[in-house]
Amino acid sequence: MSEIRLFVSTTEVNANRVLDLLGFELGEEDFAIATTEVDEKADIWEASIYLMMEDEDAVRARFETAIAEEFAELAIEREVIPDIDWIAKSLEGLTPVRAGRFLVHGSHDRDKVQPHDIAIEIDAGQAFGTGHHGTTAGCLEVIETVVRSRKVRNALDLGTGSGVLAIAVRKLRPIPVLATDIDPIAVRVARDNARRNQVVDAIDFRTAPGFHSTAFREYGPFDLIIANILARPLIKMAPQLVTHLAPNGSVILSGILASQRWKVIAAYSSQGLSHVRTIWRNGWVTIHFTQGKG
Ligand SMILES: C[S@@+](CC[C@H](N)C(=O)[O-])C[C@H]1O[C@@H](n2cnc3c(N)ncnc32)[C@H](O)[C@@H]1O
Repeated sequence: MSEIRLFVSTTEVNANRVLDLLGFELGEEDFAIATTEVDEKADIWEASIYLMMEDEDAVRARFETAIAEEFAELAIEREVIPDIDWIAKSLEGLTPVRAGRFLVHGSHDRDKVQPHDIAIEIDAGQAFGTGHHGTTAGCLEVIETVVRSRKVRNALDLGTGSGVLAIAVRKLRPIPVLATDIDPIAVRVARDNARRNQVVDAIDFRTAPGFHSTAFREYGPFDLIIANILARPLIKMAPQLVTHLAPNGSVILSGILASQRWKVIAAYSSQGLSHVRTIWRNGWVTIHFTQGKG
């Protein structure tokens, strides 16, 4: 079975934006995603995703969905490529990411950790969340502020992916954390990552779609709820999410494109939450709300 590349040709700025959109849509599943300069003077770049030919129809459809809103005019092209281990290649390129005092790094970069860093070791794999995406980095930044400045006695990480955010909370404070994901593979990966970061005993990882599990009642209500999913499901789950929030609790939401932020703010404001802060990273926003007065 041959490997192929699906790509769009555009400017450098747009290629980076497409990369972000692809990163979000396809997460860190088994696909390498990259931008490449084709012609520096003419500002021609390509944003590509590498996949096996058998996955082409499904991936092409998700590629189209990812860019439909902002780049409907870009045609998705295709190239059959020679045998190269693109996953290994994409791992080689992963550099450590800083967000506040957190340093999220792969096992190959342990020597980059400085004494004042709060290090989180995550290798790119089958679950989203190496810290490279603007939404993960945004959440890490806000988590640090919230956990340091407010009374946080327990936390929920909904849509945990690699477990990076749950691990971050635990590294800041020794409190119980519930981490859930709709995807059982992500839950397994997240548990492995927590073990590697020596916080596995303190985090309960569960497979659950949305709030469909008894675990939420078991552990809740929560002083902190973090959900990096997507704007649409976040808007839909607003009433339910708020019922699991403790008085004066905080909510950190991400996976929201800048253009979608007002709808999310409206949905949560109508549930009685106050908007505290919105931070931007690569076109994505992370929003902090509190119950009661910010
Ligand atoms: C963008 S990733 C975020 C991963 C990680 N929390 C981070 O910030 O990097 C979203 C994760 O949410 C999960 N997810 C999507 N919809 C969900 C739902 N309705 N309930 C639970 N998890 C969900 C996905 O499987 C995925 O692992």
